[in-house]
Amino acid sequence: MADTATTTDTRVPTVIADGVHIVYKVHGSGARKGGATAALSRVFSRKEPAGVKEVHAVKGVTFTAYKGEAIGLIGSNGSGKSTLLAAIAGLQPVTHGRIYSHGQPSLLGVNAALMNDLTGERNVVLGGLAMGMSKQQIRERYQEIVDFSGINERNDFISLPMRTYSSGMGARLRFSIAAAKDHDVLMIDEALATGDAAFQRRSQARIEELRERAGTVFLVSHGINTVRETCDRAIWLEAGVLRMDGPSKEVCDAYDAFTRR
Ligand SMILES: Nc1ncnc2c1ncn2[C@@H]1O[C@H](COP(=O)(O)OP(=O)(O)OP(=O)(O)O)[C@@H](O)[C@H]1O
Repeated sequence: MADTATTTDTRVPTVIADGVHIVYKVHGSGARKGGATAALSRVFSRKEPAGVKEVHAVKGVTFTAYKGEAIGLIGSNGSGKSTLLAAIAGLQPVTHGRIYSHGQPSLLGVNAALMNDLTGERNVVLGGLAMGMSKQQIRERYQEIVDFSGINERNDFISLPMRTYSSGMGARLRFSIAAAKDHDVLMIDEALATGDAAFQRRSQARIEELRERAGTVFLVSHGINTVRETCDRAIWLEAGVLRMDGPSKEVCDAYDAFTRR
């Protein structure tokens, strides 16, 4: 077991992943012949359509996350980090195993699915409502969200449609909206990597507050330094398998050594 709990543990678990496997089925992956004759012969032979491939993205992952923890998820491209977060948020079915969670986990970037044709202003309201905030709460926090995002630092961008924003600006606004609410479990996928240095500092401070006030923060990042600075614990996935789970410094050092090989 990759669990850090001890028998005398008084910490409150927020997310438990128990032997989680996630398999994607990819249809039309191109392995079959596309001709009409081939299709007919498949009908007559009653064979399963060829070209359905399986991608085993997460392989038997087990861990317990506790209230007050900020956990960094690290690993090479395609190692299953985003898939695991989507499953914790309930957006991706688990093929085997189970995930238990306390409260409603929010996945930043999907839950705050904003509309490109609407202004930043309208999106702040939309995102707030989508997270369950009341209109009154949104009104109270509106200025704070806009200021935090820094969207209006150079121009009145908040009154322009989001499609006019750079990807970094969009990510900053999404983070700011999500961070305006206290979450039981907040999952952030790469949002910090896109902001500039000043925004990253503000985000780190905000994550710290969220962690103190609410439950657990998960952060997926390729920036090992972001994980070192923001998280106290790190989980390293490699090819879908949990390689290491522990204090972020130790796990990041091991991952660093692995990537330098
Ligand atoms: N919708 C999908 N359908 C099929 N396979 C998928 C799908 N999404 C992801 N995968 C596959 O699942 C595996 C894990 O992908 P995932 O995006 O979870 O990894 P990741 O660690 O978040 O990657 P990255 O660091 O590049 O963002 C990869 O092999 C990927 O190709």
